[in-house]
Amino acid sequence: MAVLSRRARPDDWKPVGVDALEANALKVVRSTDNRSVIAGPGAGKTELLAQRAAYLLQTGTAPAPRRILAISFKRDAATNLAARVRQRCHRHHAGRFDSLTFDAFAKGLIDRLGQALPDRWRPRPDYEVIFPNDRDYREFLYRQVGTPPASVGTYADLQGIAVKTFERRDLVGSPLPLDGWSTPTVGQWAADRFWQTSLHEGKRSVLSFPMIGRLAELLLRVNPMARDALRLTYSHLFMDEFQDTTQIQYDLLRTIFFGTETTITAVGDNKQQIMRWAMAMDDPFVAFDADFAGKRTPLYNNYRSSPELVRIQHILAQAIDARAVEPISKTAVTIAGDSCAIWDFSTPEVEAARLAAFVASEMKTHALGPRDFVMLVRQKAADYAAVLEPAFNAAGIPLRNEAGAVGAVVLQELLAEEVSELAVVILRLAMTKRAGRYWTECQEALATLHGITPDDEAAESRLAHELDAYTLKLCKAHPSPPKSKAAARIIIDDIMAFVGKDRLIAVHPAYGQGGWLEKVLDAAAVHLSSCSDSGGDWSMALDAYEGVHAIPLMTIHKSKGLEYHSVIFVGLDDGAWWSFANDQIEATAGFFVAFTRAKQRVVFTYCARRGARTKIATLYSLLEKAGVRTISVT
Ligand SMILES: Nc1ncnc2c1ncn2[C@@H]1O[C@H](COP(=O)(O)OP(=O)(O)OP(=O)(O)O)[C@@H](O)[C@H]1O
Repeated sequence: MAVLSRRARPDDWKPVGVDALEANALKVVRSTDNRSVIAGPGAGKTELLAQRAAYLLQTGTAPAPRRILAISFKRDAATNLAARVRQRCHRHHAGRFDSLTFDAFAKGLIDRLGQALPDRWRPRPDYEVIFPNDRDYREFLYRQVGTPPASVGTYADLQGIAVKTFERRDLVGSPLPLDGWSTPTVGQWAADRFWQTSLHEGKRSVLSFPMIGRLAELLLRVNPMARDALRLTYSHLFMDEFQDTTQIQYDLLRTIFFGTETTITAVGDNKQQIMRWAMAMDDPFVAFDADFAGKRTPLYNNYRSSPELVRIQHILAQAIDARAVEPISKTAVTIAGDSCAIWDFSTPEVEAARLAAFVASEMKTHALGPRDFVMLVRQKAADYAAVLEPAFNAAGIPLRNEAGAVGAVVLQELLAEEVSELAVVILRLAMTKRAGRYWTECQEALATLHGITPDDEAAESRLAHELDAYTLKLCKAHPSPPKSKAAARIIIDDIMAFVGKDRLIAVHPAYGQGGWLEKVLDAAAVHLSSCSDSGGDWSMALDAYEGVHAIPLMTIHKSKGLEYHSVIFVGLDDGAWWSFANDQIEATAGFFVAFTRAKQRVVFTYCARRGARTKIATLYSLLEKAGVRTISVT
């Protein structure tokens, strides 16, 4: 892909890496006002952000030294967007693009500036991140909190607080009052007890990400200098998957950017809103348009899926939003047979064997790799993996549960961690043949960590020498992959010593706090040693580490933003969708997300042994309405 290193004039600028953008997308790319882009799956919303970054950086519309801040919801989405910008822009330009998750952004603020919070809200610097659930809140409300003062309420009032809504309503429901609640309700009193216990009463402070978000908002509200520094730093803000924004995140953005010159582009799809359980706002686009005078700009194309899949998608889309407009598919169909079908299996074992044989034959017919497929499940991926894995292994295609835990980290997250990515790319350069392409990646990552600017040629060449010498030494010391976790840890630590932990922490503050770096390094060592088990060479071990030859198995939530040639959704039954009736819209949105990951084919599987299909009859009737056939496989 041609990368523009020089400045382009706005009129001469052309999209990079794609033939063309649809008219509205191009308008947003060049826009100078706040925009809200609501468009369906595969419309190129993330691509639009990457193109807009290229436009702003290459034309100088986002002038140096100001930067662009892009906020995504998932680690891999943030990494993916940054990679798209790096592919399209010279390092000189891409270096001014910060792509972060919301949690990382808020946590970075607290890690850097949290000690400027007033006493009552100030966490200790070594605070720990916690993930409390309903059980923890129940324990707190019913056992730990004590009795409220008479002026606040009675013990019975306290018992009236619903465990399920305590977090979203009371604990983090609204911006934190600087001096505490002056005349608290019983809910606010309990919330304050939770805050004060978490911040001040243990050996270390303990905070959840929603709490960190609220503290970050307070921090910037009471420190105008810190807030103004952010306003000055960022000339442009991008928000991906904006439909999933929580009130906490929205309030933080509003505190920083309301009424400022920073130009905001928010993209998303209301039909893919599947985070309401995690406190997503009902309609953040409406709030955004009102507060920031966002100009709605729809997109009409679908660049991902074949016309037949887009036709079926539209029937599902209308069930979520009757006003949905049918997109125009820009992708040709390349497969024979049904684009979508429901396969009805006699047993899960038959299902596993048939799916493995199907994938193996499809790989041959269409010259596809394992990562062109995804096995999606609604939940409990490990249970499905236990049955599917042996059958896929027998067919010679390893299956990998991306939601599985490696040490204290989820595999999919480990792979998106900077230290894990850096270790892999350095190992590839040092240990494998024809590794030239990894050299630039290593050099760029290290230059960023060393703070070397692209025009400092002397420093770049010094770094290049150091990198060459180090990779030679590493290769000599470890000619074959590690045989144990301890041996893997020695290698990982050696790489960390070369990279410099302090440098890493300076650039990625999350690693300096709460033992996170140690957890990631430990997980990397566990994973590297298990990937070296087969006794193969370094190339095989690193391929296994990255899952290059394995079919990913994941939940719908983890598949957001991703795309595959074929999607196999295992278990379209009441068992998997047991809570369907509780929030039919969100469950249908989940179904929609799963369906829309596919470029060419979607297969749903059903097996009576796992459950009936009465509770989710609406999903089946939508598929029936779209003409999707059910095929019995015994
Ligand atoms: N203008 C374009 N021309 C060709 N291909 C494009 C264009 N825009 C996007 N694509 C491709 O279409 C696919 C979908 O794009 P993208 O992931 O940006 O969509 P999205 O709207 O963010 O989707 P979703 O909401 O489903 O995650 C990607 O493979 C992308 O590279």
